[in-house]
Amino acid sequence: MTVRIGLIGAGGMGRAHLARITNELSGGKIVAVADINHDAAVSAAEPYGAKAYDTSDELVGDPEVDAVVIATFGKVHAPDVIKCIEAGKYVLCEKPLATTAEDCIKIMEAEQKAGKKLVTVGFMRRFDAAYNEMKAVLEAGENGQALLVHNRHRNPSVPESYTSRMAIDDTAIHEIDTMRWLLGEEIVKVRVERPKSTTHRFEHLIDPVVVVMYTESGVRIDDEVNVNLQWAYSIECELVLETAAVRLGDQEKIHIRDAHGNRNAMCQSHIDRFQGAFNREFQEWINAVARDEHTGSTSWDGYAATSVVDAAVASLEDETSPLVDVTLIDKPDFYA
Ligand SMILES: NC(=O)C1=CN([C@@H]2O[C@H](COP(=O)(O)OP(=O)(O)OC[C@H]3O[C@@H](n4cnc5c(N)ncnc54)[C@H](O)[C@@H]3O)[C@@H](O)[C@H]2O)C=CC1
Ligand SMILES: O=C1[C@@H](O)[C@H](O)[C@@H](O)[C@H](O)[C@H]1O
Repeated sequence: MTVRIGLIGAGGMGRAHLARITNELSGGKIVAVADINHDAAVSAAEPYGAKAYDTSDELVGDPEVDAVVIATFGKVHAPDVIKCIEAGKYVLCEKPLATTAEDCIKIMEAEQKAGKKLVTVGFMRRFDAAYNEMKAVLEAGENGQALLVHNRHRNPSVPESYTSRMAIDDTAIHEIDTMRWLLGEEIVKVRVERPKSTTHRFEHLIDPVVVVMYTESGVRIDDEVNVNLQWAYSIECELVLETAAVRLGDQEKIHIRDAHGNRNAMCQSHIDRFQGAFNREFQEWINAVARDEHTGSTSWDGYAATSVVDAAVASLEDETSPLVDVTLIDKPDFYA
């Protein structure tokens, strides 16, 4: 079966997903694109011979759309995710699932009412080869328990529209989800520290920040979010076990040794660094939809991550950087 896919949100990420589904993956076909910007919908749809819509209502209601990808701004995800659930269509929603815990709860309620898991959140690092190897070392248990995790999430630059809150809900949310997935437990406390700021930021921005988190069992996680680095898109992670330290390999790039040194090229964007992970994420999703099955992260994962974001933002907004408790509702059996 070919899965007929509709995309809502034809910006940078949405267009990258259209290209991967058409050129790199199998089993999916782009049949419709919707964007509030009419020209964006038309120009994105045209190369694929897909229909262009001005509204998500038209796209979700189209009987020729089997499943939906949402790549609009985070704060408008929730109503469209709920529309897809009510139409009984699988939906892969880019991170964050929603920008408030309340909206995530509404999504979980709609999904439980539908009686079927239909929502996958675009936490693509769960499909990154190196993170999976790291998780396998932890789960093999030969080096004892996890004690600490050190993360660095560095971007070359961000636009003026990027706010200090986005350092948490747009950027650190990747580590928040990846750490929950890697360690298999919830994050219960979080603090955001503000070191000296870089001169390369826009004046309104707090950058870098360091997010410090603790899990239920007491693993301490730190995450340097540093988004005006100038020189690379660089993701680092070191998992400290009792008798080993496991690090992600550097950048998935070749290594060159010559008169200038011993080095590898640096990635410049999320698409560059995580191309393999995005492809695996989307291929698994298309395959699962064809079998009428859910795959990947759930609405609960989206909710839990957004709840950590809420606590982190409360800490960020208080100059004393307090350690804030993460408040979660009881996990519904539906997501067990
Ligand atoms: N997984 C990852 O590493 C990344 C994920 N993202 C996520 O992808 C999503 C999109 O980000 P970008 O493509 O960078 O944004 P963008 O600004 O390039 O594109 C967003 C598009 O959505 C459209 N749009 C906004 N509201 C809409 C609505 N209600 N209905 C229909 N269209 C609407 C806009 O007109 C625009 O064309 C965000 O959730 C972002 O967090 C973005 C970059 C990397
Ligand atoms: O998701 C992403 C962006 O939205 C975000 O703005 C960047 O900071 C992240 O590195 C990227 O992976």
